[in-house]
Amino acid sequence: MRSVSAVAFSSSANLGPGYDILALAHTSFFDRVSVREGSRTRLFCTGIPQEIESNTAGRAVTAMLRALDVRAELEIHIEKGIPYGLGLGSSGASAVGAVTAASELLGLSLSGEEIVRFAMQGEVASSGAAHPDNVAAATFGGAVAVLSDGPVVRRIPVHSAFRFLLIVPGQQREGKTRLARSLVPRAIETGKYVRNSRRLASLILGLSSGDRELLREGMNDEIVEPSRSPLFPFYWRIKEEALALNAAGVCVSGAGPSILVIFDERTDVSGIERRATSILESFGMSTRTVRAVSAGGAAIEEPGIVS
Ligand SMILES: Nc1ncnc2c1ncn2[C@@H]1O[C@H](COP(=O)(O)OP(=O)(O)O)[C@@H](O)[C@H]1O
Ligand SMILES: N[C@@H](CCOP(=O)(O)O)C(=O)O
Repeated sequence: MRSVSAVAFSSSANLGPGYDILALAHTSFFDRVSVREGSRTRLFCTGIPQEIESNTAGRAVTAMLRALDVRAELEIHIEKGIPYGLGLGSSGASAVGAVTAASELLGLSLSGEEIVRFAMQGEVASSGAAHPDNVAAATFGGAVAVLSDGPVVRRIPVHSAFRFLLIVPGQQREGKTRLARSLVPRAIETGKYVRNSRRLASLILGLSSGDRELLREGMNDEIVEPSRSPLFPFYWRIKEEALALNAAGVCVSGAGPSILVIFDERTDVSGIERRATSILESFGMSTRTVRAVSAGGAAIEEPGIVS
């Protein structure tokens, strides 16, 4: 029986002011999802929900089958390489891997934007909202902007000077993205809107041109990150110290608690790793730090034959 596997990488959404718009796929971690036809649709995975509708991969694939009126029963095997509940786009990556593999298995030839359209439905299982940013990055690779609900997705070139450091605290909280989204203000002052929009422009220009001053200014957000501060009280201190050690930019990774640091050759990366570890220790948390580069989009692995 034919089995198709796809890999999809971790990602950091928002990048500061780009809530539900921007995300960046990185090589820190990846999921592998294998799909084959079976007698009924079911999931094989550990640590995450196995019910189809409660799992982002199951939900995304059933949304795809329903929308395209495809009658197929699929067995979906998820190998979780991306730790979940940490702001690393883990829920989105499984959904993208599953839709990518199912599309290949069934010969559907979905475009990247179609994969995003179905994979984002999976996010309802993890956070209650079909936010498109992580799944867009995991599908297309690199940095992306989601430009409309269609969805319309475009890649943002990332200058070769930049690398990424993920600071991952040992703090997993069930349902954290759902909770974090409930803290986002429903209305904002015009002044904040203008300042955040300017930063968004700075960020995109800085990321693509290699202008670290634009990037540094652009990775600040005075709307979403502050509203979520109680969930990651260590963030502001780590950000301040990382910038003092010449990080090119620092932001919360997705809905946190992980932190994304963008660095270049002027940055004292080892110093940042040491300081972050010691700050998190003072909050009673262990830390993992991972250095990464921009990742490619979801990809099919060589098709395998399984009995
Ligand atoms: N395929 C999946 N991969 C990861 N988490 C999943 C998956 N399906 C459902 N979940 C649930 O989603 C939640 C993690 O998603 P979320 O809080 O958005 O964090 P993140 O996507 O940053 O890892 C957990 O409650 C987890 O059980
Ligand atoms: N834009 C979303 C991104 C959530 O990312 P995750 O990796 O934390 O699931 C948000 O900020 O809610």
